[in-house]
Formats: sequence, C-alpha cells, structure tokens
Amino acid sequence: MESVSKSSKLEFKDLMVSTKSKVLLKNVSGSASSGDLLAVMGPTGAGKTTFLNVLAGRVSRDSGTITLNRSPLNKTQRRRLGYVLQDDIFLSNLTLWETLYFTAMIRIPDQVSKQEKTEKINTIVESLGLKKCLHTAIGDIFCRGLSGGEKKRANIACELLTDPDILLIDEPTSGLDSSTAHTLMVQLKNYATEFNKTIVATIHQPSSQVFHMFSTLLLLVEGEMAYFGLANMVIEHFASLGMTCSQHYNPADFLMQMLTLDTNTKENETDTQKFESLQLLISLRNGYSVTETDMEGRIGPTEVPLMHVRTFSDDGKTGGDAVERETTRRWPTSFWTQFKMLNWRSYKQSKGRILHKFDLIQAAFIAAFASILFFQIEDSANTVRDRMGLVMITLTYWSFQMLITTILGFTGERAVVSKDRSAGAYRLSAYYLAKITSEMPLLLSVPFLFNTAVYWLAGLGGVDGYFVYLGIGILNCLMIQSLAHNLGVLIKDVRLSMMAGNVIIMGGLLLGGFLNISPPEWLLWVKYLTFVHYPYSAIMTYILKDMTDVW
Ligand SMILES: Nc1ncnc2c1ncn2[C@@H]1O[C@H](COP(=O)(O)OP(=O)(O)OP(=O)(O)O)[C@@H](O)[C@H]1O
Repeated sequence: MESVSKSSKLEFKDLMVSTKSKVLLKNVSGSASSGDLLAVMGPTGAGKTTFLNVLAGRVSRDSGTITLNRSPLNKTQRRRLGYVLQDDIFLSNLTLWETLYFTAMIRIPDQVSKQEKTEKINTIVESLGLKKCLHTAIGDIFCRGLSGGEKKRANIACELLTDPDILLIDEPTSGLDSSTAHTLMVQLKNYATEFNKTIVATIHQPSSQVFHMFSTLLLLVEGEMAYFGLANMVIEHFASLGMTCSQHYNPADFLMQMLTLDTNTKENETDTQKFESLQLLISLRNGYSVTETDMEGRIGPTEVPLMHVRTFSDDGKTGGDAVERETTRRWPTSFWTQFKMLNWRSYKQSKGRILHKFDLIQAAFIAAFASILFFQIEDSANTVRDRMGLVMITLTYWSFQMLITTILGFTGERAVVSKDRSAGAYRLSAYYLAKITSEMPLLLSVPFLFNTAVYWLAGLGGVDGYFVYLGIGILNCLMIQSLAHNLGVLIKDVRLSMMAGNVIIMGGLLLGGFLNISPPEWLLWVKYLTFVHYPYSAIMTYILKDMTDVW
C-alpha cells in the first residue's frame, strides 16, 4: 500500500544547537539515503532527540545545513518527512481504529478515496501486528487501554499512513520486549528497503541482531559526534583507535560502554583512559570522512533506479503526481474535511469526559438539595433574598463546572494538537471551530436539565421566566467556556490557568455588589467587569419584575 519513493539523499553538515547555558549539538555531520536505516546511538542526554528535532525542523539550529538532494530542506519538503516522537501522544478515549481513521482522513490528501485510505489502515495494522487491539481504547493513567508496546506501534502506524519518504523515529524499541523490538526493527528495515524510504532512528541498547540491521550509524557523546559511517565498519574503526570489542560481544553494548563516561568520577585509571579515547574519537571524527567515499559509491542518489510510483487515484491519472502536487500545498486536506473530522474526533474524546457519570451524579445531588430546600418557594417579598440566593448559587455552580471541565479538557488535548500542528495536519481555526461546535451540545445538556429541574421544583415563576432563566444560564455557561478557552491558550500550566479562573470568578462574586457590604468606592467599577454581574442582574430583574416595592 505504500508508494515506492524516488531515491533521495538527506545530508546534514556541521549542525550546531545551543541554549543560553549549554551546547546541545556540536558540528554534527552525516547523511542518509533512500533504503538506509540510520541509527543514532549514544548515552542518555547525548543529544539524540535534539538531533531528530533539528532534522524535523522543530528545534532551530544555530548553524549548519540540512539538504535533500543537495538543495536546502524547505518547509514543503518537510511534509514528506514523518516524525514518530518518543512520547506516545494520543487522545485517550478514542480506540486505535478511530485514531488511525482520523489520521488517514486528515493527513492523506482528499484526492485519495475513503476506501483506499481504509485499505491502507488495514495493511499497516496487519503488518505491525495491531489487529487484535484495533478496537481497544488508547487509554491513560486513569483508564487502562493499549499496552506500551502497542502504543509505540500505533504511533509508528500513524506516521506510516502518510507514506513519508523520510521517517524519523525516536526510540522505537523503548519499552518493548526483545522479541517485539526485533520484529519491529525487521518491519522498519523491510519498509526502508522495499519502498526505498529513509529511516533515521535513535535507539538504546539494541540486540546484536538489531545492530546488524543498521546501514549507517551516528554516535553522539554530549552533543558531539564520535562516529558517523557504515554500521559494519564501526568496530574496525574503534579497534584502529585501540578499543577492541571481543568476539561474541554485542557491538552495541561495547559501543555504549565506550561512550558512557561519568565525567564526575574520571579520576580512576579506566575512566581516564576512556576519556582520552573519547576525546580522540571526537577530535578525529573521521568515521565520516573515512567512510564517505564508500557510502557515496554504495548509495549515491542516482545509483538506485527510479521505480514505479504507485498511483493513489483510481481515475487512471498518476496518483504520484497528485500526491506531489499535494505536498506543495499548505494543507493536505480542505478546511471542510478538517472541520468535519476534528468535530468527529472532539465529540468522541469529549463525550466520556463531559458526560462522566461522577459529574452527572454530582449535578443530580446538588439539584436535589436545592429543590428540597427551595421547594415551591412562596412568591412574596419575604422570599426575595432566598430566590436571589438560589439564582446566585446555580450561576456560581455552573461557572466553576464550566471552568474546570473546559480547562481540564483543553489541557489533555494541548499536546495532541501541538503534535498534529507540528506535522502540518490542520488549521488552528478548523480545530477551534470544531471544538466549540462538538462540545457545545455536550457541555450544555447537563446545565439544561439541571436548570429546568431546579426552576420548576423551586417554583421560581412561569413559562416565560423559565426561558429567561434557562437562556441566561446557558449564555453564562458559554461565557465561562470562552473565558476558560482563553486561559487555556494563554497559560500552559493547568494549575495556573485554574487559579486565574478561580480568582476571576470569586473576585466577581465578592466585588460584584451582591452583598450588603459594598466594596470600597475605588473598587466599585469592578462589578462591571465581573462575569456573574450580568446574568445575575438579568435573571433577577425578570423574576422580580412584578415586585415594584423591591426595586
Ligand atoms: N530546551 C532545552 N534546554 C536546556 N537543555 C536542554 C533542552 N533540550 C534538551 N536539553 C538537554 O540537552 C541534552 C540532550 O537532550 P536530548 O533529549 O537530545 O538527549 P537524548 O540523547 O535524546 O537523551 P535520552 O536518550 O535520555 O532520550 C540533555 O542534557 C537535555 O537535558
């Protein structure tokens, strides 16, 4: 189902990345060609993820060049690049099938038919051994779903759906048992050779079998390059520098031992020797120059014959061309497709969260307490304060409910949206619009039932008053929802955005002029900025409209 890619060569030269206080990558150079599996190895914190982030264009570099077929890798070409992040970021309430379906519909161009997209999902699911968990929810810490290994493969499956020419994978085997890790690496290797794709994968402690699958190897130590070249030459290269790997020893373990150095304890002799060897390795950095010639001869961009590009469209036109045209467009799918699919996904994800049984039970209890206390309250001047109290309590309750539900929901989705947007999957406007429209009926359904029950059980008025009470209550919910969305966007830290929301709502209750105690003169203006002031005044004006003596 994948298309065979045209041969290409990705080259990176003298990549430098630093923060204010630290150099993360220093003069990293190398290349990867179609059909290659380039492994990036190094101790933890060596800069492997940073390196992938730079290739993917997610971290900016201070200097250095990245080229594809000798021309600078631009934004359009990056669309043919897939990136499987180290963390498996998904929406927890969707099943694996729903997740893949969404990805296929939104990231594969509109020109490809739905049937072809579905077939593609099935092929990838089959090849990655995900069939048995296809209808399992992804899950999270509260609700178990896919296992770690299944999530990792699901993550890879999502990227494979877009049929990238270059696939960057951060730690594909982490958390997998050795047999699953081996199977996955075989699948990736086959994918690279069969479809002429380039794979760049960071990897920790591969088995010797997996190690021998690598075409090329990049070794990093504290952001510096210790080796780049053919994987099967690395042991020879180390031996030439006096570091010999004994026979039958896993080369990957040997390399990791050579590269791991505790700089705090390098007083002892072994570490001092190792430190010197490492310095030598880094200063020579001749893995690159030594093997460059070999590699050029072996995998030059013109060496591999151009293969047939599978057609996506079934109308006889070249699908390859269609896909090529798509890559030059800003988005793979139209605004309408994006809106429709995001609406579908948002509804699936939010339904379980917004209509959670605990929230329903909570609303039922509070409505019951309010109804018992205020049951068929007398319509007279004596009960004005009680009725004012009831209106204030219901508005406050729903303000906090909306704030919490919206901010928590937004926080859960933030990482997913950021991942999708980095992959150029959809417009932010389509996401926002879809989120509002999909969540609105869910968010408003419970306050609708709550307010209806409380109004009639408490006997707050007639039919016209009911519509005013209900309508204004709903508008209040929408107002707080948009406040929460703004806080969610502006403030990354969920506790901070929740705190800001609480201060705004509680500040409004205290300074809104609802109490016998008035705020100081210089704070009187605050009531006009408070959220609850307007819905409260509107409802009370209507409910008490006939009580001229009260006003
Ligand atoms: N934005 C940043 N600001 C400061 N330091 C950073 C930043 N990003 C990464 N680092 C540091 O850069 C170093 C390399 O990080 P990176 O995640 O690339 O390492 P890694 O080799 O992928 O590690 P691991 O194998 O543990 O995933 C680490 O010491 C990390 O703490």
